[in-house]
Amino acid sequence: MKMSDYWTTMASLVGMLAFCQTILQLVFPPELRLALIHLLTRMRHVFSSHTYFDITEIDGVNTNELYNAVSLYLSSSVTVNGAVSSTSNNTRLSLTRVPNSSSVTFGLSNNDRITDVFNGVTVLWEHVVVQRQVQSFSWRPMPEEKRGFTPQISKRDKALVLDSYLDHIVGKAEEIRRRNEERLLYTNSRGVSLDSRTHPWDSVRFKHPSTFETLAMDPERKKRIMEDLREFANGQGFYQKTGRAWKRGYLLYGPPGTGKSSLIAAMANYLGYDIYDLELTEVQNNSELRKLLMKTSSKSIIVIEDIDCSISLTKREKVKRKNNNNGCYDPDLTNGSGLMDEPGSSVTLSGLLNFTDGLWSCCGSERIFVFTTNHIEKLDSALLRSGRMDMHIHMGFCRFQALKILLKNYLRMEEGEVDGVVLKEMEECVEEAEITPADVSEVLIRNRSDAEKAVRELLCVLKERVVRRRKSGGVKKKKEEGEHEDEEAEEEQEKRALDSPNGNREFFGFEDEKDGDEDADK
Ligand SMILES: Nc1ncnc2c1ncn2[C@@H]1O[C@H](COP(=O)(O)OP(=O)(O)OP(=O)(O)O)[C@@H](O)[C@H]1O
Ligand SMILES: [Mg+2]
Repeated sequence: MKMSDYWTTMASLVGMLAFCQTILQLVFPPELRLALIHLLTRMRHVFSSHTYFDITEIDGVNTNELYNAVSLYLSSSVTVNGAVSSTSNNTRLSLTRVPNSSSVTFGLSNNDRITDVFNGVTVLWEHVVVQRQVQSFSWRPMPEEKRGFTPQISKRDKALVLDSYLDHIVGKAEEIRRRNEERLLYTNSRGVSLDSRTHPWDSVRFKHPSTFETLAMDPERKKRIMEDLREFANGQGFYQKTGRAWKRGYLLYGPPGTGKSSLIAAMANYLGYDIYDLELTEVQNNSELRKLLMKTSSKSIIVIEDIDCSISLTKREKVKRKNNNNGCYDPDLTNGSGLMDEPGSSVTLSGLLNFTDGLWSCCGSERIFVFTTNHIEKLDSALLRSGRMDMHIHMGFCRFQALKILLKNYLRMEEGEVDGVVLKEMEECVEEAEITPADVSEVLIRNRSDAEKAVRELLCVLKERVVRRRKSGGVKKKKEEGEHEDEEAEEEQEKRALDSPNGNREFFGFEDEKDGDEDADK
């Protein structure tokens, strides 16, 4: 007998056995049916060129985590319109939505099949559901049906399943679970007990609608931030190999209303991370800060907004200088990193950096720190020094690209739908108008029922601002000339500190060609 004939015969035999199995399910009483199905399944497996695994929903009396993971994983193979990544388009899908989940999950219906391809190997998954035999007694009520997944894989690829496919499934399922769960926003408040049993963070559901799509920002910069985040989230191996703590720091700076908080929300939504909004003024000292940070979970963004408003974190040099001038500078107040902690201050910069940067930074992994400020020039150079915050992102006034995104968001108007002349005028004056995306949004929201009017009004506002700025530019210039010399010297020094080559930040791609004050990425 030829080899091909042998396999054809085997395939027909396996097919026949499968057919008998189906008939049995319809005709015989449950107990007998189960025994026969069991026997036929065994025979089928012996003759088949495939190997089968049973992943049952309940393992003894415990829930089998692997079953849930497979269920979630397979649901990701199914697209929203019901098409399946496999060949079978008539696969029936079950739809579920679990508590605390923000999305619907697709799954395989009873006794349906789906194929999945992993590293070039095809795996056929069957969701097997049979009636459970009646049990006389059980400590735990069992479901009436016995459910399980049976992956079918070619015998020669068996090692693949055992080596890496199952790990891949568990990892993916974990990711899907996190994405489906609603984000949480944590915040700290004063006087909460920090003993080991209680949780010092209060949480609420986080449902901020901001996404990278809705964020008005230059698309290239947006893309680079998204890539950076993705690389970070997938970078466990890299961080391990290079001996770095798995964390990343972003400093967002720019005037109010330019989208710093919106960017943080977009980051959280993009990665599926929770947010810890750390209110530093509520933290009494460094040890309390340490305890709070130790109680944050991984896959989270720890945010300190308006970091310049916390007096002890800004401009140590000024204090140092003043102390020196008064002849009462105390060298003991400097810490190992060369920073000086203000006497009597509660949380100090060194305390904070110890956690973001020092030994404590490796407690917990996959964490992103985001600091925001409206006044980068007020920040202590220790915070800006290279190696501290990995990426400096300038959120500036609205530019033409960002303006177009806002028009699309608020008025549903694509570029081609706006009057060409008006759009050109907008392009010419938007930068000089120095308007924040928040102000643009305001005008558009006000007129959102009438898109034409909204665009016209926005153009008027832009033009008015340009005229006002030109006028006030002259007055301001005169006023500035009369300002005290000391202040100018101080500003100059601050600028030098930020730009010094051995210095405080390195520019990477994000620097703006026009005014040189865009983002810096380390
Ligand atoms: N870049 C942007 N893209 C989209 N919307 C924006 C952007 N910037 C501001 N907005 C709109 O303006 C509002 C205020 O923005 P947001 O709170 O993010 O600014 P901010 O920079 O954090 O301000 P602040 O410095 O006062 O905290 C947001 O609710 C959003 O609707
Ligand atoms: Mg903000």
